[in-house]
Amino acid sequence: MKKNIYVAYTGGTIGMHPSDKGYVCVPGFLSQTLSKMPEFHRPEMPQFTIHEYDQLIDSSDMSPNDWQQIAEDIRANYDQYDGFIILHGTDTMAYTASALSFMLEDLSKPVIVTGSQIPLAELRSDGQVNLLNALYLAANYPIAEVSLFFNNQLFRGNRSRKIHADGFDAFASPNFPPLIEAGINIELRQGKLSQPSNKPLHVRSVTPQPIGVITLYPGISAEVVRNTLQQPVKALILLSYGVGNAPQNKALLDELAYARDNGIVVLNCTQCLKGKVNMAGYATGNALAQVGVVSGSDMTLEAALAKLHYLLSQDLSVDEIKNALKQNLRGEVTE
Ligand SMILES: NC(=O)C[C@H](N)C(=O)O
Repeated sequence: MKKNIYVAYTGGTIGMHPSDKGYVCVPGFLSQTLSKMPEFHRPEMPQFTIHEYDQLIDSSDMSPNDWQQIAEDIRANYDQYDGFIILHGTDTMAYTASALSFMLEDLSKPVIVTGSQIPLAELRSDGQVNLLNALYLAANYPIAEVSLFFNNQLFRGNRSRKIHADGFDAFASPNFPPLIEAGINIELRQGKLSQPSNKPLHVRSVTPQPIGVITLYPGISAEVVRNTLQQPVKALILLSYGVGNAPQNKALLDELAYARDNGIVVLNCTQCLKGKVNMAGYATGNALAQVGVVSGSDMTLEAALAKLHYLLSQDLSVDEIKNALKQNLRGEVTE
C-alpha cells in the first residue's frame, strides 16, 4: 500500500512567480508546476494531495492566527493521511515549526515543514530536492514530531533557525544535531527522534500574545526596557550577552524587577548562535536571576517566542508559566 501524504501550501518562495514588485504568490501555480515534474510521480514516491491555502502569503506575513489555521488543517486531515508536509516561506519557517511543535501534542505521524530559496518553477531551484526528500522521508521514516527539512538535513523544528539569507544552506540547528542527514544514504540519528505517542493527537490553541523582545547592546538605556514593558505586554525575551549576562545598571535592573512585581515574565536567551544561558557564571548574569529573570537555557529565540505564545494561551498562572518555560516540553531545550 502506498503511503498518502498531505501537502499544505501556505505560501512562500517555493510556489512564487516573478512580478514587477519582486516575487509574489500566484494561486494554482505550485500545483501546476508540480504536475509537470515527473520525478514527483515515480513509483517509489508516495501518493500526495496538495491543498493550497486561500490566502497564500509570504512568510513575513505569518502570525499566530496562521499557525492556528495550519494546526487545525492537520487536525482535520490527521486520520486520513500518513504524514504532513507544510510548504512555507523560509523567512519565518523556524517560528512556525517551533509553534506547531507546541500546538501538536501527542504526535504519532511526521509533520515536515519545508520550502525553498528559489521558486520550484525556476532553473536551479532547491525546491525540488527539498520537497522530494520531505515527501520521501514523511512516507518512509518514523518521524513522530514537527521537523524542518532543508538542504538535505532534517532538523527538529523547534531547534532550527534561519541562518543564511541567500544560501541554500539556509537553516541550522545550532544546539541539537540534525535528526536525519540525506546523503548517498539517509542516515538517522539514533535516539534523537521523538517516540511516537500512543495517545490521540491533541491540538493546543494559540492566541496572539503581546510579547516584547529586546536585544541588549552596549549603552542600552532603562527607558528602552521600560517602554517595551508597557501594558499589555505579558512577557519579555531578553537577548543577553554570552552565557546570559546584562549590564549591572541599577535603573535597568529596576525595570526588570518592576516586570517581576507586575506579573510580566522575563526570559533570558543568549544572543549567541550557540550554547546556553547560565546565570550563575558571572555577577552580571546573577543580577538578572536576582530580579526574577528565568533562564531560557539553550532555546532558540524562535522556540522561546513560540513557547511563550503557547503557554500564555493556556490557563496557567505566572508561576506555572515560569516553571514550564524551564521544562523540556517538546525537545526544545536541553535538560
Ligand atoms: N525563501 C522564502 O521563502 C522567502 C520568502 N520571503 C518567504 O519567507 O515567504
